[in-house]
Order: sequence, then structure tokens, then C-alpha cells
Amino acid sequence: MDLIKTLDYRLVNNLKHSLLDANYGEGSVLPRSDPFEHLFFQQPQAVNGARSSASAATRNIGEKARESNAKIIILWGSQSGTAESLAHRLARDAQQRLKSVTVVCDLADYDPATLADVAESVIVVFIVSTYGEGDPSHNAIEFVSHVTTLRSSPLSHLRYAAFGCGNSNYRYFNKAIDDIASSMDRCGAYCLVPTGKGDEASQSTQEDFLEWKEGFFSYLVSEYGMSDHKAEYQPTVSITKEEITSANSKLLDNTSLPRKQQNIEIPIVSRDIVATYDGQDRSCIDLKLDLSNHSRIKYRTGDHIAIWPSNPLEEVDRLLGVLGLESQKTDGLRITVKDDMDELKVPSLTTIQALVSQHLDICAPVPRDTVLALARLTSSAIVRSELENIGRDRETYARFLDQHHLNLGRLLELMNNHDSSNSWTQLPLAFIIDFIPPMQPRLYSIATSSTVDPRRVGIVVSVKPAQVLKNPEALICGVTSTYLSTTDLSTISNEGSLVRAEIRKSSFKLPINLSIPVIMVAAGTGIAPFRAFIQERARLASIGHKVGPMILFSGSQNRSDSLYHDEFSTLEAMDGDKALPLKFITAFSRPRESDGNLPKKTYVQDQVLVHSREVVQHLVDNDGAIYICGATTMAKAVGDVILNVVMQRNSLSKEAADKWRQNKRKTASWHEDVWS
Ligand SMILES: Cc1cc2nc3c(=O)[nH]c(=O)nc-3n(C[C@H](O)[C@H](O)[C@H](O)COP(=O)(O)O)c2cc1C
Repeated sequence: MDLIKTLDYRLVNNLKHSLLDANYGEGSVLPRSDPFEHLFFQQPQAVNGARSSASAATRNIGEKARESNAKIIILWGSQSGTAESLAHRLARDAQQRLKSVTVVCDLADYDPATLADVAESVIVVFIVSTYGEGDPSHNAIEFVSHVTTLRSSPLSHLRYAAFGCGNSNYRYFNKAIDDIASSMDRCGAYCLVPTGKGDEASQSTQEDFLEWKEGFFSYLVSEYGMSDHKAEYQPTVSITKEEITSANSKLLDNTSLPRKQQNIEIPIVSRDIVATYDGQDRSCIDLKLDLSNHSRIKYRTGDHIAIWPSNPLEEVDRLLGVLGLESQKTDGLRITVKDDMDELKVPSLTTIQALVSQHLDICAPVPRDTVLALARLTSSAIVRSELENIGRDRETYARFLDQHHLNLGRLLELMNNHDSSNSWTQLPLAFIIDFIPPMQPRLYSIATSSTVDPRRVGIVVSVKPAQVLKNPEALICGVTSTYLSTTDLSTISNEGSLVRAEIRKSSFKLPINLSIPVIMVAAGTGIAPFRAFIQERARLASIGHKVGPMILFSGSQNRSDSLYHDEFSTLEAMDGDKALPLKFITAFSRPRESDGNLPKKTYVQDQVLVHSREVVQHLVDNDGAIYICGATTMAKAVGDVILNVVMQRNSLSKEAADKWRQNKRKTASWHEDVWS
């Protein structure tokens, strides 16, 4: 049983008395009343220095730093939001703790060559994540390819620090930040502190970042004479109430969203369960989204769709409840950034309900520095000591997280259990915006072909709750999968069934030449892009095009979760001139008696080995292309099998076989779309 779920809401509600009434113990950081209360209601025009961050944009990094009078400039490259959110956190802390004017810049918004224009007095920080074959995130590609080709010393006046986001399960762990750091060193820039590396594989990115950040700040204190004002929290946003009228309601949310989150609302028109798992609380669903009302939105086979979820109502209610905001949830808010340091990460006009349900990732785990920041804002000595205790060090907090499913709402509730007189109703809403990361979209490979279904986008979603390590009763449900599996389709005609989404281009594309053989290896929902590839080539074959052979290896637990099994079997069984030359090969890791003639545990790499003669013949002799989609470990195992067979067959050394694969990657004949 989830301990936290058993919390009594009545108790929480009874405790919602104001901090104004509470006695502050000695050493309390807060004075008697909430010092930020005025910020919640203040008129934006009255806030000193409140300006829109959308002021005339320059593409010159040096100029941006000069315009903002910045001491520190943080340049980020991020795809799914981790590095971006760390960049904002670093800026917030540098601004508040070190009192250093800090600006945050998306690398895609600046001309890479202008890095040389940054003044000597400005500290440059890079926070960049790695993808694919050690590539930088999309928004950093141009920058990284520029700096890696610099050969002279045009950056010898710069001082820099760098932190990377990556995952050590990938072959090229944090390569993008290494490439940036080595380019800086080669060009004469001075490295202030060792480059930090976050590792998602051990779920330690947040702690790795904290450790690196503290080292960086200590360096700035000791070498630059900055002072660290640890205890002070200053909101970076101003919030005022604004009545939502018929005149401004059109601006709500979407049009007032930050420019990079402008997306469209697409209706979900069907949802089907396409896989179930024996005895497990798990399923896969197939969803169709309808683009008919968006004639300008197009996708191509192999593209991704980014979907912005809404948080589960239970978690929204939990957070609003513990903050005492339930009765105000429909109130309109006008939100502005207090200086030019950063862009607003939430809509400038919204409601409390929309903010918490759609725009902030309230289900995200709470980083340890947020726990410590809360400790400084509570009036309860018991709660303060409890928060300080669990946030004391990396190990203690990790042990605590092993037992608890935590997000901000749950943490606040849990603390109220320790002191029934504690209340969080005075916690400024600005704190929530400052400390909770913005909602990030989740990317799905599109499982339909744009040739066959140009106005319908199909996706396949795995609905699989995770368990808390040492408390298996506590389940953590995925935000997007829960959202997509529970959206009410009976309300198609009203807003309830619309999802905020955006098509994202991908390089995971079929060869242009239709006759090229295609090998596809998938595990689980990795099948999605291959379903689209197969649909596409089947259609082209059906209208008389000559298409090359396709072999699909599909891994699942057994027949009951083998996605689109009947569809592929039917296509495989077709013959005649216009049939698709498809071979469909399954691998069942938990086979059942009824699943056919492979009763033992089989993985896709085993099946690739069984069929390796044919696979390698297509890849080596017929210039075929291979696509692997699924877990990193699977992709590595499949790659190893193929390389071994190529080495033996063609009497190649390991280096020569590696080179052959490198060459296939370069010529877009070896693709991997993998996750850990
Ligand atoms: C498809 C995919 C490919 C990835 N490739 C790599 C890689 O080659 N090297 C690495 O260190 N991390 C890799 N990662 C891990 C990401 O860098 C890591 O999740 C990071 O925290 C993402 O940061 P972001 O949210 O700022 O984009 C990959 C992640 C995904 C989903």
C-alpha cells in the first residue's frame, strides 16, 4: 500500500492555517509574515525592472551578455529538457546566492562564431546533453560542429565551466560536452572547474549536477571573491491576479505560452489496447490523432510526435490542496519574469489550475536542493529538521527516495505528517514556478505511414507503472502514458480529448531507393517506426513499385504482447507481383506453450544470429540498410552479433568490421533509435 496515498486529506485541510499565525523559532529564515505575499498580487508594471524577455533578440552571444550586464552566461543544449532545466536552476542560484547577473541562452538562438565576442570578464557555462552516436542535442548541433572545427586560439580570453547530461549505458557517454570542453581547451579558453557529467543510468544526474554546482560556486567564491548568500530565496517571477474576461480569455495558455512551446491541439480519434501482459499491470495502447483540421501540419514516415501531457488529477488536487489553493484554482494569473535573465517558462496568462495541471511537471522527483530550500522556508522547527535531515547528503536522500514515491505535493504532505501544526499555504506560488521544472513533451515514434495515412498520426504507448525500489507497493505511473490511456474519448467534440502536440522531424527514414533491402530489429514499442515503414512499402508495392526485401525481427514477452502481429503475418503471407517481400520473425522472451515452435527464452539478437547469413548478405553484398529501435542493451547485442558474423564471413579484423559499420552509419545505412 502506498504510504503517502493513505494521508488523510481532512487532516491536511485542517492544517491549512496561515504561517502568519505560526510562531517562528529562533534562526527562522522567514520574518513573521510571508515576505513574498506582495509579489503574488503586485501589479507587473510596479515591479522594478520587470521587462519582457522577448525584447529585441540578438544572435550575438557577446552582445547578449553585454546587453544584460551579465557576469555569467549559460549556454544550453537540450532535447528533452533536462539540461535546459539545469541551466535555469544554475542561473537562479547564481543570481540569488552569488548575486551575479546571469543570463541563460538556448544555443540554437545564437550564432556560434559570436562566442569569441564574449568579454573576458564574463564566465561562460555550457550545459549540454548527448544523443545518438555521441551527437549533441538538436539545438546544439550547429554550435558543436562550429567549435569542433576551430583550430587557432580565438577563445584564449574566455573562462568556462561545463556540465553534460548523458547516460553511461550509451557507447558515447556525454560525448557532446567532452567535445565542447576539448574544443575550448584547444582554442585556449581557461577551464575553471573539471567538467561535470550527469549519468541518467544511475539516476544520479540531479546529484551529479548539485555536486558540480557546489564545486563551481566554491571556486567562484574563493577565486573571484564572490559571496555565497545561501539562505535567501528571491522569486524570479512576479505574479498578479488578473480577471479572465471574454477579451483576454483568447490569450489563455496557448497564445501566451513561451515561444518554444507553441504547439497545436490535436484530437485523439481512437484508442485500442494492442497488447496485454500475463499477470502484469501493464498494457500497450494504439492511438490515432487526427490532423484534418491542421492542413499546414505535415509529417513524413519515420518522424516523431511530441505530446505535452496533463498531470493526473489526483496529483493536481494533492498539490493545490496542500498549498491551500483549491478555492482559487480558476483565478486568472498574470506572470512576468523579473529581469532579462531568463525567459518565462510558463504562460504569461493562465489560471492556477492550468499552471499546475499542464505547465509544470509536478510529478517530477524533487531534487535535494529543493528539499533544502523548503527547509529554509518553513516555520516549523520539526519540519525544518526533518527536511534538513533527509536532504543532508546524497546517500541519505537516495535511501529516502528508495522508500518513497516523491513529488512536491507528496513531500509537502509527508512533512505535515511530522508536524500537524505545519502548513504550506504561505509558500509563494512563485516558489513553485521557480523550483518545479516546466512540463516537457514526451516523444513518440509515429507508427503510421504518411503515404498511406497523411492526416492520421498513429502512436503506440506502453502503459507500465514503475515501482519504488524498496516499497514495491508504491507504484509510479508515467505521466504521459496515464494521460493518454485515460483521456476521455467520449468527449471528442470538446476540449477534453484534445492533446497538445507537435511533429518533430527525424532522420530515421527509409532509403529513398525502394529496391534497397531493409532489416528492422525492434523490441517492445520500438516496433512503431517499422510498422510505418512496412505500411509504406506495402502500399508502394501494391501499386506496382518494385520494392526490396524487408526482414522484421520483433521481440516481445510472448504472443500476447507481440505488437501488430496479425497485421505483419497477413502481409507476410501475401504473394503475387504486388505483395510486399516481408519476412516477419518473432522472438519471445517469456514464451507460452501456445506460442509455437520456439519454447525457450529467445531474444531478437538470438534470432538475428539464426538468420545472420541472410541478414549479412543483404547488408554487405546488397548495400542493405539496418534499423534498430528499442533498448540500448538490445541494440548493442544485435550490433555485436552482426559485427561478429561480418568478421568471420569476410575475414575482417575487429577494427575493419567497426570501420565497415562506421561507414554504414555515414551513408545512412545503419540507424539506431534507442533508449535505456
Ligand atoms: C534516443 C536517445 C539517445 C541517447 N544517446 C546518448 C548517448 O549517445 N550518450 C549519452 O551519454 N547519453 C545519451 N542519451 C541520454 C541523454 O543524454 C540523457 O537522457 C539526458 O539526460 C537528456 O538530456 P536532455 O533532456 O537535456 O535532452 C540518449 C538518450 C536518448 C533518449
